[in-house]
Amino acid sequence: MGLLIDGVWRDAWYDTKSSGGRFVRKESQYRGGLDAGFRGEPGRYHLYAGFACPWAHRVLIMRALKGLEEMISVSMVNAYMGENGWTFLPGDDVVPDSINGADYLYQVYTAADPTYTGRVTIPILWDKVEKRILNNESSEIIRILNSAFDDVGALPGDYYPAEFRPEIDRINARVYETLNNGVYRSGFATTQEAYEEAVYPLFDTLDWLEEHLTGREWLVGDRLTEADIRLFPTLVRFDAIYHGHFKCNLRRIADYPNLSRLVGKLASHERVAPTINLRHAKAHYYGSHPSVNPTGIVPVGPAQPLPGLTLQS
Ligand SMILES: N[C@@H](CCC(=O)N[C@@H](CS)C(=O)NCC(=O)O)C(=O)O
Repeated sequence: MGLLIDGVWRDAWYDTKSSGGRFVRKESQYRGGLDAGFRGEPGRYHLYAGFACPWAHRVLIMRALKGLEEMISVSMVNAYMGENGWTFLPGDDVVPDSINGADYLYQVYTAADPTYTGRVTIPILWDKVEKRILNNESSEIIRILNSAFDDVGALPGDYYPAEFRPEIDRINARVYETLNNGVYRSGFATTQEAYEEAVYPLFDTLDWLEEHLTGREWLVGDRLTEADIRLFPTLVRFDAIYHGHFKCNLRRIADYPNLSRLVGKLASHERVAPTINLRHAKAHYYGSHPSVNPTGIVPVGPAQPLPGLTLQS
């Protein structure tokens, strides 16, 4: 794990010293493709993703729901993220980089900008024509996929419908801060205070969502929206990974009937199911964070998977 400085890779763990033990996520730097006039072109864009990453997962889900697999090609990183960061070295579930021929993800960033300074993250939406990164912020990539390919054959379905935007935005804001990012703020904290600052609000949000889902099928309106798509990757990893590895252990998702039901609905959705690979995700988290899990041992549980999942999911 590391970052690029003026285009040169440096192996370094997150700095939490300067923030009182708190993990502070950096802003993504490439933010194109959101302007109203932007139109997707089949075959022009390539997605760099991986099964472990919850941010990449939401993009894989949107790509699948919109039926964009043929229009947007994909590369999938190796589960192990070590001193070279994400790689395409041979391993389970790896799909090599057919576009830039990179062995290491940082080479994709330097192909776009030889002097790039910053974190080297997935997901990335790469523009094959201009040979640059269009966008590397998952919350924006899913918006692009939701509508920009509608005129060129994407499956119908608007997961960010105008009438529900205020409600979706409201739920997304809390879910992002306390849950999607909250699991990282809990797990990467290096002081007790920073950990507790993250973990209690995280469970307040799970309690709130459980209550919110009483008598409802989906988070917003009566249909699947972006709010569910952004919540799901965190929920589906929770009991197998965040509960143990990131010390989010007040309760499990299995203890929340409504949240479990939501996981089950999406996990058994025919387009979503192939985007889930918990075996791969467990290998990544437990194996790639030596300061959190120095032995790299991957725990075998949970014995009882969430609805819609199998132990091999
Ligand atoms: N804000 C970004 C975050 C992406 C992100 O942090 N991805 C992780 C994988 S789960 C990563 O690549 N981390 C490598 C690093 O931080 O160096 C997004 O939502 O797309």
